[in-house]
Amino acid sequence: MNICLSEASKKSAAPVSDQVLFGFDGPSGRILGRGPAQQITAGNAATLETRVTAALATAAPDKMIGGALPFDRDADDCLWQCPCSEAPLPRGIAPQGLPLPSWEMTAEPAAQVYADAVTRALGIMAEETGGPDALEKIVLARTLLVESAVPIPVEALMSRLRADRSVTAFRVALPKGPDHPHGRTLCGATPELLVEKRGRRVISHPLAGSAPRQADPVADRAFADALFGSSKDQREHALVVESILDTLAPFCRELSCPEGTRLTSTRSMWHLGTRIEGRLKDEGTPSVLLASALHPTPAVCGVPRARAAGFIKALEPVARDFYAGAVGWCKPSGDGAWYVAIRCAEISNRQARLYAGAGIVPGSDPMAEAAETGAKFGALLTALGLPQDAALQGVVRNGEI
Ligand SMILES: C=C(O[C@H]1C=CC=C(C(=O)O)[C@@H]1O)C(=O)O
Repeated sequence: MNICLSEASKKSAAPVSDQVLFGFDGPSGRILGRGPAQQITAGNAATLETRVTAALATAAPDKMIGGALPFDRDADDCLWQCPCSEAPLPRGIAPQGLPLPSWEMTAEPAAQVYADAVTRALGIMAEETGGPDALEKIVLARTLLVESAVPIPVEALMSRLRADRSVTAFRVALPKGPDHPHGRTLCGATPELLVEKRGRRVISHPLAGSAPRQADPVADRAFADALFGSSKDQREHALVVESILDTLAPFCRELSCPEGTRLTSTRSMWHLGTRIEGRLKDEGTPSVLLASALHPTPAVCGVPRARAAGFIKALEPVARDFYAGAVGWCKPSGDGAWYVAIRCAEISNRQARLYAGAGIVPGSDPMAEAAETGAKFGALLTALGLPQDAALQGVVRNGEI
């Protein structure tokens, strides 16, 4: 569906007054967008350029666009346009409210059901090997639903997530709806830069291939070395880098991976990462449109993209919504940064749904992939004050809720 500019502005929702609409706390500081804000008419990826062009054309110079693109390119995005401030990262003590005092956590699906889905995906790949459009990689995710006795404090969660200086802690306000009368916030600690644009300079830093961090430094190094030496993980990673290079190439006059593939880490995970750098042909290309062109990469979807997305819908029992989408911000000049929305949870009053996925390629071990998703929940579980080992169990409870 294509919509004209006047229609785009006509359908914009009523302004939102003083409220944080989006926030990013990362290695280069803090970006905060707060009301008064206008939600840009929600729509799918096919209509994004028209809507963003209309919004940027009428924007005051101090107003940014920020928010979230959903995993599904046909679903509605959530983008806000509002005054935005840049500042150093706040220091100091976390606000009160965490760890959660009483809670119940349910794995949806259970780890074994997830492992069964991985087995089915591996079966499809084995059957199709060598055929046209054969499935080469798929990223399968699962969720943990946390019910808390008290509202989950987003501000406190953000301050705990940003304690890991290797990630970008983020929050995006999602609109209220009949199913979400309290509104929702997508909140997480992403280690993965989808795309950053400054002037003509463009950077992407895809991650794929993972191992959990270990408390013992010798074991930790051994896990990292094994990850780097794993041909299965290197293959899983290379598919992401190839896809990003192919997508960015038409926008760029120079494009390269100057450092090759390296190990990178957060407090809870090791990853394979490749920094991609380019120079744009057109300095005015908005960062949000680069993000939309790239998204979803094989770090969260698969190869070939459309087939992997179809199998994800069939194999995952819980809709992804904004998990594995993109979150970020874009200035009127087009400069901005967009991150892959992983290591995150959708929070709605007393409920949080945590998401984690793992890339599956021939050679993947279903139970090891279930354990990997368990480790990837670690950042959010730690921040909420919930036990790590619960991620592999069915239902876990602490106190009365
Ligand atoms: C899909 C996720 O991670 C992606 C990013 C880094 C490593 C990944 C992996 O090794 O599977 C995933 O591609 C997630 O954390 O939910």
